[in-house]
Formats: sequence, C-alpha cells, structure tokens
Amino acid sequence: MASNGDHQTTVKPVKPPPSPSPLRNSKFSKSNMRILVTGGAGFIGSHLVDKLMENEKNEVIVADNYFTGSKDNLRKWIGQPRFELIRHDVTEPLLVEVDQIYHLACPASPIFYKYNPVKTIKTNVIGTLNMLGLAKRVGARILLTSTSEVYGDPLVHPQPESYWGNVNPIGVRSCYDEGKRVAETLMFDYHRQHGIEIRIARIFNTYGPRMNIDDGRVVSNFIAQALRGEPLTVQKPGTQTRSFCYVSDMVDGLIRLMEGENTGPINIGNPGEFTMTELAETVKELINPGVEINMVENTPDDPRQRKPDITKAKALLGWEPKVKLRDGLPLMEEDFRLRLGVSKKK
Ligand SMILES: NC(=O)c1ccc[n+]([C@@H]2O[C@H](COP(=O)([O-])OP(=O)(O)OC[C@H]3O[C@@H](n4cnc5c(N)ncnc54)[C@H](O)[C@@H]3O)[C@@H](O)[C@H]2O)c1
Ligand SMILES: O=C(O)[C@H]1O[C@H](OP(=O)(O)OP(=O)(O)OC[C@H]2O[C@@H](n3ccc(=O)[nH]c3=O)[C@H](O)[C@@H]2O)[C@H](O)[C@@H](O)[C@@H]1O
Repeated sequence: MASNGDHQTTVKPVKPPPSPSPLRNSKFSKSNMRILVTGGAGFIGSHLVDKLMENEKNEVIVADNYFTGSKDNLRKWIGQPRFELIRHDVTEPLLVEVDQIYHLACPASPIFYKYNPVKTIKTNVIGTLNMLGLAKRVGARILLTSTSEVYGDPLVHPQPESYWGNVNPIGVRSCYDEGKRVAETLMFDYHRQHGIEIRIARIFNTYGPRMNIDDGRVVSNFIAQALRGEPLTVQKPGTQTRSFCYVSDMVDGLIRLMEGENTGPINIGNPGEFTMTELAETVKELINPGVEINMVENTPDDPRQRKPDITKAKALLGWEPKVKLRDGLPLMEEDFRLRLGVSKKK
C-alpha cells in the first residue's frame, strides 16, 4: 500500500473568497501587503520575518505569547516602522487587518508540547479556529505550518502527502500530532464552506541558528552537548531516522507555497535521511571528536522513520532544499558558540 488519500492541491471552494475588509487598505506606510506571522518570535517564525521584512513593500505584524519564542529573535526589527510586535495568545481572538496570515504559533519541541498537552491542543484547535475566523473576516489568505507528525509512526516510506498516517490518538504526542490533524481539517472546512484561501505546509524536522539551546530537539541537543564537552545522548535504539532541513530552505518553501496557487498539503523538508546514531557521529566529527556518544532511554511513540517525498514541492512550487546537513551544521555551530560563549580552538 503506497498511500491512501487523494492529492488535495487544488480543491475548489463552494463560495468565492470573502471580500477584503476596507480597513485592510489603511497601511502604516505605502506597503502593498500587510502580513501577520503568529509564532513569529520562535525559531522558524523569526527567520520568516527576516525574509518578509527584506521586501520593503511588506508590513509585518508578529503575534506571540513567548512560550518558546523570544523578543530577542526579533530585536533587529523592533522600532522599525514596517514592523509591529504584539504579545498575544492565539487561543484568544485577534482583531487586525491583514492580507496574509502565516500561522505558526504552537510549541514544536516534544518536551515543550508535552509540558502542557491541554494547552497544546487548545493552541492547535482554538488557535487555528481564531486565525481562520480572522482570515474570513478580513478576506486574508492563511498558511498553516503543519507537520510530518501527521503521518505518526509511518508505515509508508518515504511519506507522500496522500498517505493518511499511523497516529496514536491517545498517546503522549497526540496533543501535537492529532492537534495538527484537526488544524488541517479546520483549514479545509473553512476553505470549502467559506471560500477562505488556504495553504498547508507539512514541515519536516528543521534546524538552524536561533533554536533554543535547551530546546530538547535532537540537533540542538547534540550541538550544545558537543560544545559543552558532554556526551551526546542518542535515544534508543539509535536506528530511528529523520531528514533535516536547513531553516533558510524552509523559509523559501513556505513563501513559495503562500505565493503560489496550490492549497497543499505539501511536504516541505530535506529528503536526506539519517539515523540518530549517524547524526551523533557527524556532529562529533565536525564539532568535537573527543566527545562520547551515550545511548539513553527513549520516550513513547517515537516515530521509527521519517523522510519526505517532495515530488509535489518540486513540481508545484519549483522548490527543493539546497543546504546539505554537513553544510548547515557548521552554520548552527557558529550561532551556538556565540550564545554559549565557547570559542573555536585554533
Ligand atoms: N521546527 C520544526 O522542525 C518543525 C517541524 C514541523 C512543524 N513545525 C511547525 O512550525 C511552527 C514553528 O516551529 P518552530 O520550530 O519555530 O517552534 P518554536 O517553538 O521556536 O516557535 C513557536 C512559536 O509559537 C509561539 N507560541 C506557542 N504557543 C502560542 C500561543 N498559544 N499563542 C501565541 N504564540 C504561541 C512560541 O512562543 C514560539 O515563538 C510550529 O507550528 C511547528 O508545529 C516545526
Ligand atoms: O518535523 C516534524 O514534523 C516534527 O519533528 C520534531 O519531532 P521529533 O522528530 O520527535 O524531534 P526530536 O525531538 O528532535 O527527535 C528526533 C529524534 O532524535 C532522537 N533524540 C532526541 C533528542 C536527543 O537528545 N537524542 C535523540 O536521540 C529522538 O528519539 C527522535 O528519534 C519536532 O520537534 C516537531 O515539532 C515537528 O513537528
């Protein structure tokens, strides 16, 4: 069985898109586009904001509750007339007049999304409902950052968008993966019922500068451990795989999806697949050959293999990742060295 769903790239809405709110035209400056980024103080969000702000025709509003994000990630834009930062929790309604919404708000690292699972579900479900309600009121196009976790512990490899997944509905990861599945459902229901213009990206493991140092995700853990001279903690069995995408490639893919004509869902990720033991060995070789690698206990429901099929992203967005893991890791190392105050031995 290769997959079990129809490709949902150009679903026809029942109604035409709602007409834009007249307030949307009152911009702070002579910009063409006012863009809301929820979760814009986080890792991917802040890189997306950097890219959007490079275009002088854009105004950007970030709404974030700073649960896992930080104002520090946006410090170069604070005070810039085309930029606004709002402390806001997406589980509450938000009234702003915008043309596009990149909806990223949601803790992404398993240790953070499992910390308060009920809040994670609320963020995915009520937060997405609120942003869809906003999109409907102002006639904005909305992009959801969904996840490869909608495929759960996949029985199809690599994962095409047509695969419906293998998800435990009552497990400790369900607040996140089932939450994102409901968020995708809401997106398509608003699209079909109200004509909202939607885009869904299924993001696969992304890494790069500005990840929280104690974020708990594997690449940030291994780099921080290597720089601190601590053993790299490979969770058992170590043969589980992930495919790692550098953040600049991810941002490029998200913007292409938003600007293109396809609703998605579209996988955005780097198909280069590594076991966690291979990743630990690569980090050790590149950053600190003296460091040990320790096997430690894993957490429940950890997916055993993950690799995106990016045929659709290539064909429909003209997108494919450019940065290889061995080139991306040193860029992240540089950022972590600065933040940890560990200089490179000459
Ligand atoms: N990084 C990845 O590998 C990856 C993979 C798949 C999907 N994603 C998705 O991409 C998005 C961004 O991920 P990231 O890696 O940048 O994570 P992150 O934790 O760095 O960023 C998430 C941001 O959302 C904010 N946030 C969380 N709950 C909120 C709420 N209720 N209201 C307002 N803001 C809230 C956080 O403070 C943070 O700034 C998430 O939706 C995540 O599910 C990321
Ligand atoms: O890309 C995705 O779709 C999802 O991927 C990640 O979830 P996960 O792959 O479990 O991320 P990590 O916590 O980085 O774990 C990756 C692998 O590394 C292993 N790991 C983690 C941490 C560590 O110190 N050592 C270690 O071996 C884990 O057991 C797991 O097999 C993200 O954190 C989710 O937000 C995202 O939605």
